[in-house]
Amino acid sequence: MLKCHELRKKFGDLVAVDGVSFTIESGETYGLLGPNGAGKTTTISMIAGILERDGGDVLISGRPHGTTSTWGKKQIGYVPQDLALYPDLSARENLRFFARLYGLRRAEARPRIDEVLDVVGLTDRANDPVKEYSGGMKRRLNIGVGLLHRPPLLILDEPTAGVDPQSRNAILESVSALTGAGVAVLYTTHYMEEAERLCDRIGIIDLGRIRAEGTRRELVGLVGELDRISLTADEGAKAVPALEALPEARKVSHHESRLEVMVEDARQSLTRVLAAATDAGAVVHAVEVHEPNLESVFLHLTGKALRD
Ligand SMILES: Nc1ncnc2c1ncn2[C@@H]1O[C@H](COP(=O)(O)OP(=O)(O)OP(=O)(O)O)[C@@H](O)[C@H]1O
Repeated sequence: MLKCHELRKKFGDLVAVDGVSFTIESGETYGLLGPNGAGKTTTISMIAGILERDGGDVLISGRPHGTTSTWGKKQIGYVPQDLALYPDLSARENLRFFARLYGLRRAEARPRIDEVLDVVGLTDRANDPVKEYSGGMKRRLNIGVGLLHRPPLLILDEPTAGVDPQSRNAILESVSALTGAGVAVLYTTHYMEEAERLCDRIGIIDLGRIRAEGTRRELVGLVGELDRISLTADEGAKAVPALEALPEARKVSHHESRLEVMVEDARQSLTRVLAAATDAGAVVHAVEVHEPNLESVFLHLTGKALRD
């Protein structure tokens, strides 16, 4: 659906984007995860065709796209961090305005506006003036504007930065529903948990370059960290040999009532680990799974924390 290759952008002497390449398929959510100033907004502005690039290519469904490509812009719903909404108008009236701007016919716009309000969860408040909205609700309306023309590619620039938890959840759910319906989503964030929850693949970006890319599991695999299954159990010592015999167990430790098994994929191994422990005579009271997160990957790759 989207392919970008070796994107580059300089501002004066500052290299903001230094050869960024990735692809996104229909129905896939790709997350660009990186700290402030990493080059996320610059990258997506070039993809959206609102910023001239110094180098590289953007292909949408195989067709080249740039700042002058009107066809390409129709394929994209770009939701910047701030979009000018009319505070005295309601959500519905704002959407009507943008629908006209996008050239939607009145008969086409009316049902589409209802659909969009539903997707972003604002149907109940559709007729209230936007000045009475929370920051999160305004952000959801921004996303609604980006969806009006049914773009197959949606680009969201930190849509949850600074929004309340309820709106944040609503935004994440809308994105999941959209990808379920086949929309390709490019999502930038510096919230690691969000990238982990939402994105099929993640590109870790720092200083204008993608440092690593993959699924959460692939990224975590890069730094060689393992998942840990912790069992609280009586008679745990009895289970140690059985657990050590499991092919997936990389390391087993036992201390007082705590049994710990290091594995590559805790979700896959959990039932076998539990069965092996109980069959060997351990009485398990509690189970905890710890999966290493992207924060550790980021730290490993860049030597710094995602949020300073
Ligand atoms: N118009 C501009 N003129 C000069 N420098 C710019 C301009 N836009 C961005 N930059 C610089 O380019 C670098 C990348 O910025 P960019 O906004 O793409 O980062 P980001 O990852 O989106 O950060 P944030 O999370 O803060 O939005 C930063 O050093 C920024 O200061």
